[in-house]
Amino acid sequence: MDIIFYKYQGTGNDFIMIDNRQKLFPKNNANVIENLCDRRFGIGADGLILLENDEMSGYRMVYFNSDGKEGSMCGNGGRCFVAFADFLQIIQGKTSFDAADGLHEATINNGIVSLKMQNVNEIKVKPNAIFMDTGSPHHVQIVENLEALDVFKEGAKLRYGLYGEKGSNINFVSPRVDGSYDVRTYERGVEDETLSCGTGVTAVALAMHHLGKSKGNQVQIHTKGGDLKVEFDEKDGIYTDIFLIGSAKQVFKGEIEC
Ligand SMILES: N[C@@H](CCC[C@H](N)C(=O)O)C(=O)O
Repeated sequence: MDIIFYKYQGTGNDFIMIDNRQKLFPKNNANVIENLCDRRFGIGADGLILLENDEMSGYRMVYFNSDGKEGSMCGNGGRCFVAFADFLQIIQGKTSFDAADGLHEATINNGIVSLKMQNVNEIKVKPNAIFMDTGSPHHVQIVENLEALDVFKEGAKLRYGLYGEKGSNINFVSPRVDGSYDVRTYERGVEDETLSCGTGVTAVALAMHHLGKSKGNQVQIHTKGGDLKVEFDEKDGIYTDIFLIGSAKQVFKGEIEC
């Protein structure tokens, strides 16, 4: 049996995207997913996303990291999911869909997706870092020479050393003089640096605001794969109306022999 797949990227975070409304994809087989995500023996991607029907919300995003295991929320994947739904013409400019962390609203306009993230009620300030859950767990640490940092080595050390078996995604951030930030992320489940991480970028924006380093209600972030904007409201340390905004593109289409 052949299954049609599409490849999407959101600021360089890349995903195999499959319309699984007919439930034909073998999603319980982690080896299949891991092999499809392999960059030498498969299609190659940071993750695999299924678009499925959902009784309550209409559509559901089922997200797997490249290790083949179902992940928590993926912000860039969510933006690509909306672009895919737009391509399939099953949404008209705006939508809401279910994901691992609950319901998300989103709009798409000229390839730019604005994705509403879950509220963030708890931010833990540690001696050298901040930790929060933006749908996925994120450690945010300010560093001086971000460009020269060995993100793979330092990220893996913190991901396993500080956060135990379950782990966390690890973000390193450096401010620019114009008030924007450069971010590099070690992703749990990919177990490597990716070019961008949407829930990570969201965590960085909120962390910079929480620490008083960023004053306004929007933060510009530069990742290796492109730029993202995060907008939010904040009252008494609770962050609501959080939007992750940036481009999401279809890269190619193919067939998988299953
Ligand atoms: N690339 C994602 C992050 C996905 C979550 C993560 N890898 C995990 O399961 O911990 C994003 O754009 O948010």
